[in-house]
Amino acid sequence: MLINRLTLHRFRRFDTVEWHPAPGLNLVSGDNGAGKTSLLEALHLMAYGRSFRGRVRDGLVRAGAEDLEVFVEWQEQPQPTPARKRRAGLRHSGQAWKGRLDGQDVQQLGNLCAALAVVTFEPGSHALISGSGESRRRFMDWALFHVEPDFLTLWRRYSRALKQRNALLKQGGANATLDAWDYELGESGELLTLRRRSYLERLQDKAVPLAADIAPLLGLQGLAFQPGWRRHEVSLADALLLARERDRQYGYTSVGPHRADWQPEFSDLPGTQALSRGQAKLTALACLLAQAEDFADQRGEWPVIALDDLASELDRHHQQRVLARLMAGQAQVLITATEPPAWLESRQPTRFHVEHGQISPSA
Ligand SMILES: Nc1ncnc2c1ncn2[C@@H]1O[C@H](COP(=O)(O)OP(=O)(O)OP(=O)(O)O)[C@@H](O)[C@H]1O
Repeated sequence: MLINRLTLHRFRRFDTVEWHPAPGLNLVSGDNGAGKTSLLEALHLMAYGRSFRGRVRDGLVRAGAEDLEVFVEWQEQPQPTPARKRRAGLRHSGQAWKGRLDGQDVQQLGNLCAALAVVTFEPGSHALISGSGESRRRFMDWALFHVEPDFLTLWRRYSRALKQRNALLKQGGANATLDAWDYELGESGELLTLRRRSYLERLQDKAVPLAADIAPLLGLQGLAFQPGWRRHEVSLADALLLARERDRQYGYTSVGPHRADWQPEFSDLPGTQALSRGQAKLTALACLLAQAEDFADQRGEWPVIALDDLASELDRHHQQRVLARLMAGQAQVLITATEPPAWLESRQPTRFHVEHGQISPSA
């Protein structure tokens, strides 16, 4: 995917700003607080329906303004089919999000997010490894939403059944009614789990050599999938039945794919709790880049790769290895930096500078 235009209105410090990134490597420089991260944040918002820096009420809308708008135009280039132009718009006016895709209103923001694929690495990305399981589940599901067209339907089926079962547990519903939802949860949950497991196996085959390339001393050995119940012992339907009385007491479903997780494994470390912050970041980056490479294999085109403040996140050696890896692919890469490192010049990036609420090409 190739972003041709990003326009923001009343987003963070920007009143109106328009950016036309180039294919290949783009480098955005500017002083602290100039708005570099905000550009990547807006793109991430369009691609994920959420910011990586909090909610709307945390200041996405420009101070004094009523709403914000983000527009993106990009080109899909799936090989071997011809390229296709796409455009999306997102507006938040106080209460709710409104989205448009290719000139039509979208009913669910999920449809917008499924159209534009961006892989973002930013200062909070270590949470993928050291944070809660929710971000790791989202990570798996992001890939499946994008590469398997029927995954969204399956995911919605499971979520709906889970909601119904939780409501029944809270209301003290009859066993016969719970049986029906357990059946639905069991069936959709097993299917969901098969997809996640095979995705993680595929990802592991990419992430392990990729980590050895960009961070040889990390010793990443594998990605271990945890399905959310003792799958090697019982089916999901049986696990739900076994947990039913306890679930009634707590008022929620304690087993199933909504509790799934995965963990990276290392040759010389007992687990993720032993990782330094820098190592957690490198592991997250290896997983994210492996995800981008898998997307490229499956879809025949690369997602956009956005790296916020890479220079302050990684030491020079790791930055250089990451860049070498990225340049070997075909992705459009967007990097921000306060002081672009001198060695980056050899990669001949297209340069932009952010200042006074505007972005302009720079020499
Ligand atoms: N709701 C808002 N209204 C007005 N200005 C805002 C709002 N939210 C954030 N800002 C300002 O917008 C800018 C956002 O900066 P951003 O984090 O994108 O900058 P940056 O160039 O990445 O900075 P750094 O190099 O320090 O990370 C800051 O100057 C901040 O004070």
